[in-house]
Amino acid sequence: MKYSTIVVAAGSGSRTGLGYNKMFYRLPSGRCIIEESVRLFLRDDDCREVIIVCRKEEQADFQKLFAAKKIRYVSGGATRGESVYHGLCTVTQDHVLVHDGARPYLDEESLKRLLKKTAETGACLLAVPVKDTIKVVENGLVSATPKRELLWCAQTPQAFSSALLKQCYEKTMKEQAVLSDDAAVVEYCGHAVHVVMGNYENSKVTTADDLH
Ligand SMILES: Nc1ccn([C@@H]2O[C@H](COP(=O)(O)OP(=O)(O)OP(=O)(O)O)[C@@H](O)[C@H]2O)c(=O)n1
Ligand SMILES: C[C@](O)(CO)[C@H](O)COP(=O)(O)O
Repeated sequence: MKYSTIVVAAGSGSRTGLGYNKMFYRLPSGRCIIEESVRLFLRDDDCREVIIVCRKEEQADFQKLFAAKKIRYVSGGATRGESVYHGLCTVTQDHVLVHDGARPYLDEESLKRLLKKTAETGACLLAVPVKDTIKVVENGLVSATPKRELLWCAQTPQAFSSALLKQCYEKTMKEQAVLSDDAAVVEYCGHAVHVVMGNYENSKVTTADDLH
């Protein structure tokens, strides 16, 4: 299956406290977070294009990191969802993967499982089962303890038929629905989204703790 990948990198990384976009943070490998996050997509010939969605003023800094011809740059929006949509408006392939630039530790086996399921279903995401007991808390009081067996942590990449994801984004934007991932956009529109086992190491770099 040929596909496009959108890598969203237009945030500011404010919760890391770095004072600059965490995409440029250097990992022990000596490479920046964004370089690691796009690594598998650059290697996979079925990935026909990597669309890095970034802030206009940072585009030149991203360009300094990459020589690959299949990378294109698109300007980001005010929210993650807007940034994804900007990328979606430019995809050339029938299937699209959306990946957080802030997830540098995606592994090849998870990606292979995701691609297989995408070809079969047209809508799926990587996720891992929750390990802790989760409490719903309202005004400092526990209002529910959901069955842990039903709870999974959503990761990226999340993969879809490109036309389906674009159409769902257009509906949710029109209805001003606030949704935190791409799967939720498709779920909101009443479509089935399949879950593929991810890897606990594919976590998102969000706060200063995650940098270590
Ligand atoms: N307007 C935005 C906001 C976020 N993102 C991207 O979405 C991913 C997940 O977002 P998050 O981890 O929250 O990153 P930031 O928004 O950069 O972090 P913070 O909220 O701490 O500022 C990141 O790769 C980020 O660059 C984006 O492309 N456009
Ligand atoms: C898409 C995501 O990474 C799935 O876990 C997550 O929802 C992004 O959330 P953020 O608040 O934009 O970091």
